[in-house]
Amino acid sequence: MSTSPAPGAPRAFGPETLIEPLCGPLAGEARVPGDKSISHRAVIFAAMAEGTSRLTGVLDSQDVRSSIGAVHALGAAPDLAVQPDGSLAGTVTGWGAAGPRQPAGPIDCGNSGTTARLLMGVVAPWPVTVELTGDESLQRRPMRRITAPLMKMGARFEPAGRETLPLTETGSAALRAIDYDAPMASAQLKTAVLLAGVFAHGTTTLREPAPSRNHTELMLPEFGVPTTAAARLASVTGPAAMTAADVTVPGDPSSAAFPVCAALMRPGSRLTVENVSLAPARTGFVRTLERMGADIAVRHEGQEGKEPRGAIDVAYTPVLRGCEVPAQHIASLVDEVPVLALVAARARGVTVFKDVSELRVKETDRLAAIIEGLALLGVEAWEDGDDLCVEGDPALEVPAGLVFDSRGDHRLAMTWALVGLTGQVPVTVRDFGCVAVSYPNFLDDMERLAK
Ligand SMILES: O=C(O)C1=C[C@@H](OP(=O)(O)O)[C@@H](O)[C@H](O)C1
Ligand SMILES: C=C(OP(=O)(O)O)C(=O)O
Repeated sequence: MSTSPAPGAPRAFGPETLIEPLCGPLAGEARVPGDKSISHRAVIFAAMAEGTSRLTGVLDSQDVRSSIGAVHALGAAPDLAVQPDGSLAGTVTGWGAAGPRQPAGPIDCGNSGTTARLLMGVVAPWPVTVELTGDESLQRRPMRRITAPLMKMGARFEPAGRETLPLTETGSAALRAIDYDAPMASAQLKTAVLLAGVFAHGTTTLREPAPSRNHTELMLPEFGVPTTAAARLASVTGPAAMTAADVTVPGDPSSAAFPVCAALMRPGSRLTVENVSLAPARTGFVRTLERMGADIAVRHEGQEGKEPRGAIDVAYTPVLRGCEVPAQHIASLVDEVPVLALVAARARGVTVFKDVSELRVKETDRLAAIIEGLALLGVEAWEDGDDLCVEGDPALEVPAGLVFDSRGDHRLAMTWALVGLTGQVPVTVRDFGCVAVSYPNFLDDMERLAK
């Protein structure tokens, strides 16, 4: 693989990191790194395609490097280099009609659920046997949601009955198309089934209980695969040929949520986050903050491929009010629930996130972790069935000397860091280095925005 070795030399962090208050309010223009979901798809779709794709703005993070390493092991030729702005750009030459090669050993997906689950769909239509594994966190995450539909299509997984990684998948050149009702709104599940469906015989259709992110439906046609997409339905007809495409990745709204929420909480702040994906299936956090009374607005500025792109303007808002986030909207903000819960902790009244059961099976049990972290702050938060309730306190004072445990989860590490960055006293975050999974330069970027 010709991918430049180290991500733009991000800061190294020890077991405990002291996060000091920012030296002033957040102001000016911010840029966040490339979207993680779109980066994974760009790399993986390019690897599946015939010919050489050109990719720019790709996120350079541990998770995306897991996808790059995986497609290389499967026979694609990625040639991506770190750019002056810290992104990855270059080419990926795919295996195309020849299919992936038999890898020499197990493929380690690291901490990345998206890598592992999308790869299962990639491998399914080809006569190869691939062992997929990951770090301790990924080995705890449920995989049956992916293996069940792929087995219906004709792929095999061993050991039989095992629901977690490591798993060995054997694909089938005679994959069957399926019509599938997904039990949960998951773009990883939807994408795995659609990617298998590209090479299955017939029309593969997936229905979901609520709309999940639709980057796959938007990007597959760019790679020459006609895709039907509606609010809760997507389908592809195979076998289809995938051909190389050029992809420019816009900024990641899930990373943007951190400076946005920091600006809301830090008095005097006024900030614009430029060039982020404004896909409606990703910007549920903006709509939720609007409903809480936040001074926030989005500006649409065009498209990157089929992805809507633009800016988010936000200013410090002294009084926020709690709200109810309906279950149907959770998929559109699923990775932002931790940081939204922190904002809710300062709002007047109770905020209820309906049916957030999916949070229990992310990098850690984020539901339990949010409640544990808010309790340190003296904020009452509790589970009510699968709902998360947070009783806000607009007069919240952060006690000195708090130590938050990230549990090795990048979204939690950044959420608890905001307590220190936007407050009056430092906080300690354990295992802060896991931010490298999605946003390696998070702390430097936040410090740069403080004026
Ligand atoms: O498809 C994707 O790129 C992702 C989908 C979501 O997971 P689920 O599909 O499990 O909801 C999200 O939490 C994850 O960060 C990325
Ligand atoms: C859940 C996440 O990613 P993944 O499922 O790819 O590990 C995330 O980035 O918050």
